[in-house]
Amino acid sequence: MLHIEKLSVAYGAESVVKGLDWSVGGQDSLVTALLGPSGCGKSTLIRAVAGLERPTAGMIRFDGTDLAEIATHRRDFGVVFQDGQLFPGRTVAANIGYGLRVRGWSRADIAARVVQMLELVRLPGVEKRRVESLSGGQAQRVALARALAPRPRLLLLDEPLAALDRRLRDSLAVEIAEIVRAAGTPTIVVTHDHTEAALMADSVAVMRDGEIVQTARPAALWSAPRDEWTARFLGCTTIIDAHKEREGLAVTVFGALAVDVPDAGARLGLRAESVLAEPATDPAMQEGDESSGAFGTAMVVADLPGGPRLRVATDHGEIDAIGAGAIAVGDRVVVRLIPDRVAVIRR
Ligand SMILES: Nc1ncnc2c1ncn2[C@@H]1O[C@H](COP(=O)(O)OP(=O)(O)OP(=O)(O)O)[C@@H](O)[C@H]1O
Repeated sequence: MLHIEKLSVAYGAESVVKGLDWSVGGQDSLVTALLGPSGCGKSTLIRAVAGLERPTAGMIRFDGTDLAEIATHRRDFGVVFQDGQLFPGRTVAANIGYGLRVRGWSRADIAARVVQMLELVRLPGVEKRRVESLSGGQAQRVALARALAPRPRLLLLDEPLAALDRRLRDSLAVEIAEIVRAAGTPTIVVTHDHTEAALMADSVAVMRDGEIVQTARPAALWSAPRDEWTARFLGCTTIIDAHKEREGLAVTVFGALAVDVPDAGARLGLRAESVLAEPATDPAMQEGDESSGAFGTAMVVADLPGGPRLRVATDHGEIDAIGAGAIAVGDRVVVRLIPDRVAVIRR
């Protein structure tokens, strides 16, 4: 278990990590994603955990031991950076075996471990390849094998997929999560990509401006972000008020919906996926009766692979929605909120 208390890290006079508290690696959470916008201090935090940056204040403990005086290589943490940082001019086997040689493993044990690691990362048989001849995805798997070979107590992955193209990223994200689960190694993966976080992690920590603002399982995070900033960072483009009508029913300017909000009400964060727009031909809903939705006009219709995506102008502002049925720009539509896809921000 990694426990961080009141941690600050500065470059010169400027603190980048600012009195941060964080606990990682409970029983039911092997992979934790560290998610935050560019420049919020994710890499700096990871580097401090790895021992590559010296904190200006606070404490980092692992399994109860204060790491302050423990040098990087004695922490037994594996680290993989964005570009893998394999040793050039050497073979795959030499790269994976490096950490084992410095730990004094025998040649035979190293060779066996290299074979085992290449099987784990699904690249069997490439021991003798020069690392320059590997594709980007293969190189990142070798970097992962190298980090896992000495059986680290904690694996730190800093944007390991950022240099790869989108299609490879999603498949490798799932694979890396499977690999570290198979190895049983507690892992922190830094990303600024929500999909990657959801594909890989059991829990997600959101970082903002040098602090952790919320840690939760992905589904809980999307459905109950802590505040408006977090909701917007997680993709909500519209935030509206919701009043409690009764237990399990809330009322908004876009109609009533089956969502539980506190007596004092809540704010709802809406993504396009939270709102359904249909042609305004529904006989059950007349203009003026807006209890179950709101009328609007389609301003933008984009045919995405997963279906139409709309921007709709309503009396309550513009709102993003997914479209059902044939809708063209200028058409009158009814928008309705999808209860299990809205984010509830408690006050
Ligand atoms: N070695 C350094 N010296 C001075 N400033 C630095 C150094 N490394 C990072 N910074 C600054 O610290 C801030 C946080 O950087 P950091 O790389 O930790 O953020 P990040 O959240 O990982 O960003 P990204 O997602 O863009 O990689 C940035 O403003 C950055 O410019």
